[in-house]
Parts: sequence; structure tokens; C-alpha cells
Amino acid sequence: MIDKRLLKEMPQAKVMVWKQVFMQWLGMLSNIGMVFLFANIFVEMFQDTLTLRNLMLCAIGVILMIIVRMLTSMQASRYSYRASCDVKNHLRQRIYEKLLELKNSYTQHIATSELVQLSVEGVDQLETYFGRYLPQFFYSMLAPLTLFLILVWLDWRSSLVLLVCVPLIPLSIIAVQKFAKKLLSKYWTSYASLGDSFLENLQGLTTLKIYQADGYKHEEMNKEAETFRRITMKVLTMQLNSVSVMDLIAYGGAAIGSIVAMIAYRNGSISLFAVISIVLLSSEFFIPLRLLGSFFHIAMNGIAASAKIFRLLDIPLQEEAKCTLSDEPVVMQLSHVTFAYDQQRVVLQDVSLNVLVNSFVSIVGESGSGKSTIAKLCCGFASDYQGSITVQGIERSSLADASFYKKVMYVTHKPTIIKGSVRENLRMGNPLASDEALWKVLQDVCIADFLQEQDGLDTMLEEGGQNLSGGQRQRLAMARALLADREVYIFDEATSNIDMESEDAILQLIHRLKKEKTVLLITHRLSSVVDSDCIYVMEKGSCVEQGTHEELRRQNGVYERMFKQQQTLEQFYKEQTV
Ligand SMILES: Nc1ncnc2c1ncn2[C@@H]1O[C@H](COP(=O)(O)OP(=O)(O)OP(=O)(O)O)[C@@H](O)[C@H]1O
Repeated sequence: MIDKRLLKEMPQAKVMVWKQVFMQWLGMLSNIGMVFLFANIFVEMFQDTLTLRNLMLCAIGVILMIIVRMLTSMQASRYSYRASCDVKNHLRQRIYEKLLELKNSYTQHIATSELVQLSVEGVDQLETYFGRYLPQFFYSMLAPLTLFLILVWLDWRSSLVLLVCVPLIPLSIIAVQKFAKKLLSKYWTSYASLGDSFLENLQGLTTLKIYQADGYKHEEMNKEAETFRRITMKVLTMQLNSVSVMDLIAYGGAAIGSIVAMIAYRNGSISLFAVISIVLLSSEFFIPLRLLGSFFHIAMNGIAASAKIFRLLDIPLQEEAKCTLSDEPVVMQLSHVTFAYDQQRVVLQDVSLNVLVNSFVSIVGESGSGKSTIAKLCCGFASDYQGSITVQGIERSSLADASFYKKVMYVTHKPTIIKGSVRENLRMGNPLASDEALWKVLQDVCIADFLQEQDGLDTMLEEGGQNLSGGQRQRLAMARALLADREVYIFDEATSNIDMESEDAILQLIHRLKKEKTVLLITHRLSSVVDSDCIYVMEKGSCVEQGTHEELRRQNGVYERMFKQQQTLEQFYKEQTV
């Protein structure tokens, strides 16, 4: 019922919880005082001894107690709010920091949609746990004991009966908890999976429509939604049933305690004041625990969410890479590298490759042969490879990313365009670049004419560059990368969406780059690698051939076969377009 780790993680919120408990306890004392004053008035009325002075004094006392109760209740709400805020801020901050630490690899551990659900709704559930459930938990231990210690002086028998009945409520909660834990874990899994499918289907709606698979996916989602509905109904049924059981125990216990007090009064062993006070206060023994029961289910939901949050926070981090590159030119070397994404299927097998200073190196091969994986490993997206990848002789896994990216630029076929103006996007590459320099590079990548027709450098780009075509996005990303003026450029199918004419222009630009930069080019188009200092040919995760274009053609192997096939295709394309 109490998650020790959650408490330990949130020391600030813990203090707020104790303060809230204290305020609730003061409120209860004022309630007891009020009941005693009422009981006194009743007794005096019954005995016909009530004077106006006494009535006035009691009324003033009651008003004072009401004011105390109001103030303590307001203060308790304030502490509850502060505890909630602290928990939300703290947990969301921790999740955010963890994601920054995990960097790109977070997707290997958790789906983005689940992450959003946990950070938003999961954390909200914990707000109730700290703001309501925990204070109520401690208060509901303190309240019956305090009442017992006060009422025992009026009648020990009924006070004892009331105190003994109180633990029946937590017992019923514990019984429900065993069942609830499993059920809530299933509930969260089903919720996250539904969210996942929803997001995926929404993002891929156009593709689903094209393949007319939207109906099928609709049905699939309906089934998932039905599973989620069922499990939600089970959770609600469990909650309602347990609330009914708790009501029975609470009102039953209060009734038994009152009956015992009344019998004692009839036998003459306690006073009228005592019986009235006990009857009026008997329900106070149970109300705190009964209220705890109603927060319990939301709190359990919060604990189930926290288990998932902690699983994310506990993902071990790879040791912080601290080495930095020197001012020396960058040489990258892969030596006998073997790598698997999922430990089951090896995607790179004993690959060795050198990218020397100011060289133009290309990697070619069929789709899925492992070309992009080589680039990703060089850029540090994963470090659990076997063999060695060194940059300036430093193992890549020990090299700080910031230092690496100061010298190396990685341009992928799926560039990220940030919402904002073209100028803002380009200046990510070089914040000091003048407008003239920006236009120059835009001309180089053949997108200047298009932008001139729009708002020039002030053209606003939507999130992810949605208002650009795939090719325009690639050109813009290429321009941004060129502005960054790095020592080494890794181009991974960076022109895959660009029409042939513009692609030729950009490839010429890349070829010009090689005079002063080191270029590693990953491409399907063999005609663009002809001038390479060295071409590596990948097949099924292994590097099967390497050499210059002429050397590889002479070998008459995989490269020669692929080259001839592409020549035939390009010839065919030219004939068709003529
Ligand atoms: N994130 C990933 N998780 C698991 N397997 C992956 C992942 N990325 C790639 N793979 C697998 O690794 C293999 C090599 O992929 P890679 O992207 O390196 O090939 P490629 O030669 O660049 O292909 P293409 O030319 O089509 O881009 C493929 O079989 C692919 O299924």
C-alpha cells in the first residue's frame, strides 16, 4: 500500500504529506471539541439546566471550532496541492533527463506513445497518490487511535469495540489489493497498446487508405478497444464492489459501537454526555479509512504507472563517454566489427573499413546489407558492437558525442526539419552565416528558385517540414549540413528523394567537397561512386569486395554485376524519356 521507493524519490512531497496529516489531525481535534460542546448542550437541555450564558458560551466555542476546522482544511488542501506539484515536476523532470541521457536509444526500450501516456496520465495518477492517498493513509492510522485515547475515558468498552472493528477496512483493502495489482498492470498494458496502435494507424492513414487496409485496421483497433473496455469495466467493478464492502464495515462497526454505548448507558454505567459523544463520534473512527478506500484505486493505478516509470528510469546507461578529439585530422577505422540490433540476428559480420583524411570513401550494396548500420555505429547510435571502431585512434564508445559532431556531419535520407523559418533551419548549421552565404548554399543544392517564389529565407516551415516535398526537405538538410562546414561528411542516401537532374548537381557538389573534406558516401547509385578512392561492397552484412571502381570492375564480382544492372536500367530510363 505504501511504495517505499516513491517516498524516497520525493523527499519534498514527503514533508508536505506530513504537514497535511498534521492539519487533518488538528481538524479532527476541533471536530471532537465541537461534538463535546453539542453533547453538553443536549445534556443541559435534557436536564433543564441550560442557561442563556451557557448557550452563548457553547455557540462561541462551536464557531471557534468551525473556524479552526476551516483553516486546517484549507491549509491541508494547500499542502496537498504543493505535494502534487512537486511530484509532477520532479517525475516529469526525471523522465525528461533520462530521455536526454538515453538519447536516440530510448526507442529501443519504450514506444514513444507509451512514453507520452506515462509522462502525462501516469504522472497525473501519482498526483492523487501523494496529494490525497498518502496523507489519508497516515491520517486514518492516527485518527482512530486519537479517538480511542479520548473516548476511552468516557466508556472503554464501546471505544474498544470501535477500535477493534477499524482494522477490518484495511484487511478488506489488502484482500482487494492482491487482485487489483495484477488487474491494473493488465489495464495499463492494454491502454498503452491501444494508444500505440491508434498513433501508428493515424500516422499511416494515407498508406492504409492506398492499400485499402483501413477497414481491416479499423476492425483490429475495435478489437483492441473492446479488450480495453472489458478490462476497464473489470477495474470499475472491482472498485465498486470493494467500496460496498468498506461501507458495510464502516457503518456496521459504527452501529455496533453505538449499540454497546447505549447498552452501557441503559445499565447506568456511563453518563448521557458519554453516550451522546460516543454515538456522534463513532463514525469518525471509520470515515478516514473509508475515504482512504475511495482513493485507494486511483493510488493503485498510480503505483502501477510508477512501476512503469521506474522501469524507464532504471534503464542502465552506458558509461559516459569522456574522450574528446584533438585538432588533428580525423581518421575513422572499423576493424572486425560485428553487430546485432536484437542479439538474435547479426546484421554486420566482421566488417573492416578505413576512412582516411581527405579521402572519398563509398559504401554500396543491396538494400538491407548493413550500409546504414555502419554509419549509425560510426555516429555512436549503439555501442554494443564487437571489434573496434576508432576515430583518431579513440574507441567510438569512449568518445563524447559533442566532440565527435564538432568534426563530423551525418546527413540521412530522413532529415529532421524544425518548425520555423528557412533561415532558422539553416542557421542551425552556422549561426553566423550571412544571408548571402545562405542563398549561395541554397543555389548549390538547387532549391533557391523555389524559395524565391515563396517568402525567401523567411518562408515558414511546418513541423517536420510538412509543407515541403521529400526532395526539398533533403536539399534543405544538405544546405544546412554544408553550412556547418565540418571536417568529415557522412551522406547516407542523402539524395534518395531528389530528381535525377538535381541529384547530379548535388552529387557534383559532394564531389567538389572531397577536395577539402573527408566524405563517406552511402548510396544505391553506383554511377556516383566511380571517383571514390575506395568503394566497399556490402552483401548480407559482410564486406565482400573493396577497391577503386576500376579494380572492382576487373574483379568481375558483385560490384561488376550491380554496375552492369544499373547501367542497363539507366539506359532504359534514358530511352524511355527521350
Ligand atoms: N533499428 C533496427 N532494429 C532492428 N533491426 C534493424 C534496425 N535497423 C536496421 N535493421 C536491420 O539491419 C539490417 C541492415 O539494415 P541497414 O539499414 O543497415 O541496411 P542498408 O544496407 O542501409 O539498407 P537500405 O539500403 O535499404 O537503407 C536489415 O536487415 C534491417 O532489417
